[in-house]
Amino acid sequence: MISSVSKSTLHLSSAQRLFVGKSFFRFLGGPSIIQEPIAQPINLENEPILGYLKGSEERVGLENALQHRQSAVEEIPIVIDGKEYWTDDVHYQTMPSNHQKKIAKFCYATPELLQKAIGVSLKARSTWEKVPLNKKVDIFLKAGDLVSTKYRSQLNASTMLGQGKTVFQAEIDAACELADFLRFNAEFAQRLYDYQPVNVDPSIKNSVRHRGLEGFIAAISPFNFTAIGGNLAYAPAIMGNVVLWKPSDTAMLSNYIVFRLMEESGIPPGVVNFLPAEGPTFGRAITNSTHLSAINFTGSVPTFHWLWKQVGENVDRFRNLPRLVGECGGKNYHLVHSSANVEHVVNSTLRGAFEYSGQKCSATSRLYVPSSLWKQVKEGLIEGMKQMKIGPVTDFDSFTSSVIDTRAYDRITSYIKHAEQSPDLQIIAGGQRNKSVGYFIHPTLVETNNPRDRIMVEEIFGPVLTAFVYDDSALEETLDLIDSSTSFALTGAVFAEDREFLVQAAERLKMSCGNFYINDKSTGAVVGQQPFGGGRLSGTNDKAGSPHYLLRWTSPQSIKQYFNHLTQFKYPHMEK
Ligand SMILES: NC(=O)c1ccc[n+]([C@@H]2O[C@H](COP(=O)([O-])OP(=O)(O)OC[C@H]3O[C@@H](n4cnc5c(N)ncnc54)[C@H](O)[C@@H]3O)[C@@H](O)[C@H]2O)c1
Ligand SMILES: N[C@@H](CCC=O)C(=O)O
Repeated sequence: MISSVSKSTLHLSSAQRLFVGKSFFRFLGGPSIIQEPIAQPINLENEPILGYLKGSEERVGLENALQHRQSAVEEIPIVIDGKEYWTDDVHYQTMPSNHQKKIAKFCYATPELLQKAIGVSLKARSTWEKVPLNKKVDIFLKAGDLVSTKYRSQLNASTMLGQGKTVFQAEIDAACELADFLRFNAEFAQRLYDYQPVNVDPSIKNSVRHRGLEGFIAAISPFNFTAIGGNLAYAPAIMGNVVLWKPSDTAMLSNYIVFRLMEESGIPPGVVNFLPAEGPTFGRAITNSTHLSAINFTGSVPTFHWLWKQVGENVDRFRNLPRLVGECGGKNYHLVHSSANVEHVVNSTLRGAFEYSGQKCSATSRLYVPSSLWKQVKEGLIEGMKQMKIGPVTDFDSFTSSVIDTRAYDRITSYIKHAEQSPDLQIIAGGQRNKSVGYFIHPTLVETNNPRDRIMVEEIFGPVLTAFVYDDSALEETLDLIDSSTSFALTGAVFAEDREFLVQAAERLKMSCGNFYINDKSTGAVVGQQPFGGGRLSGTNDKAGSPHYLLRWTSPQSIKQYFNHLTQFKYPHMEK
């Protein structure tokens, strides 16, 4: 204490010293009124990826869960304030690899139920906001452990069957990334308090506390990552917010398991409400409410633009200006330099473009190869694609499976048809598709001589990779092309052994993506290691998986506590 007084005295300005010297203050001192949270040490490690080798404990557990989930249709209610509701607007989640097979039954919330959820969440807010951070941290750490133990097989099985992920893809998402989000967010929330404002004088105690936003947050999640659903709904909750969570119809079962698991971990009723709903009905309900404090969205650009416009139209009615956080699509690239290791390029590109059938926002979709390497790269890709098994997710040898639904199937095949018909495009491998049983589209490699064809510009969100072969001497133009030919800026990768080129590319491609990879594929960001998000049309780049993300869910309050009494109002230079 003494040392802090003398230290701060050293920093007094001359005016402040004058005040102190002439005793205009009567020093009172005293403890701080605002209690700072008590941080607990968290041993932060990413959840290990399990191997699922034949006969392993995790494989047996997962096989049982897969069997169980295929033999029953889970009935999923709307949950508001811990109470279950059903409506007549009934829907089913089916398996993308066998679309006649139902795995879950759910119903859409009506506008009245959505109103009820808003009212309930606002009531829950007043108590949840007061729960000390260390209690919230306990809940999140318990949840992380439930994900990695008791519910691991259930989460993986529901993500595999419902969202069409192979075992490895389900494991890195529904088990590892979800557990990581929960545990890392607990630590990040504590670390926000590491920053406290300076105290220049013992008569003043300055501090900042993190309050939840006033009102409710709407979390709207996509189908393709179970972990993203969990993060969109629960990252705001750890900061003291209440949430209306609208899951995607095609990720219903896995998202419901997340919701129930969070309840079991100790999230009180009403803090997060589980609201399957028709998109625009939900969108209108939240944007018509005075109490909307933020939208936490991940999904396509058109949906985010629609929500943004709705907020704009209603801007006069909000009590607080809603924060709009949206992570959207990508048109991600691999740029290969003539010095690159070809085998590494080929294997990285096969994974980046075709794992999970290209249904990652980060999927490699544009490939730029110098003419000197094209023959080798092309042959490597074709050979790899021949070896890829495309089948049901229950076959552990499948490299990838079907795409999510008929809408996705039609959109993706429209690009393949375009490639079949355009004189500028040539299908080098793949292109086969069939939706009679499941929505199967084979990984497809296209070559183009027009780097600005729409296949190189628009998000396809499917297993279609287009390559443009550039002249080795046209490196400068190629760098410009990559940066300027699409409106997206999510992820991108450069492959080279030439360090000088890498330095040049890192500078020239600085704004072309939010996640930049050097000699690694464009997919596979890990929580806490590569905070995720992009710019331009790809989103608001709030970097999920980092402490920055949590700043979007707090309304910080600055507090100045003054320990003295003024004994007069005049300034020192005034004589009387
Ligand atoms: N940048 C990222 O971090 C990231 C991560 C995952 C997915 N994505 C993107 O998500 C997209 C794929 O996901 P999707 O097909 O589920 O996206 P989508 O936009 O179709 O749907 C996203 C969510 O919005 C809901 N929705 C649709 N219309 C709505 C409306 N009018 N009002 C409110 N909600 C509405 C949907 O029901 C769903 O829950 C791709 O574009 C992909 O790139 C981005
Ligand atoms: N974070 C994931 C992508 C999420 C979008 O779908 C990755 O980096 O591959």
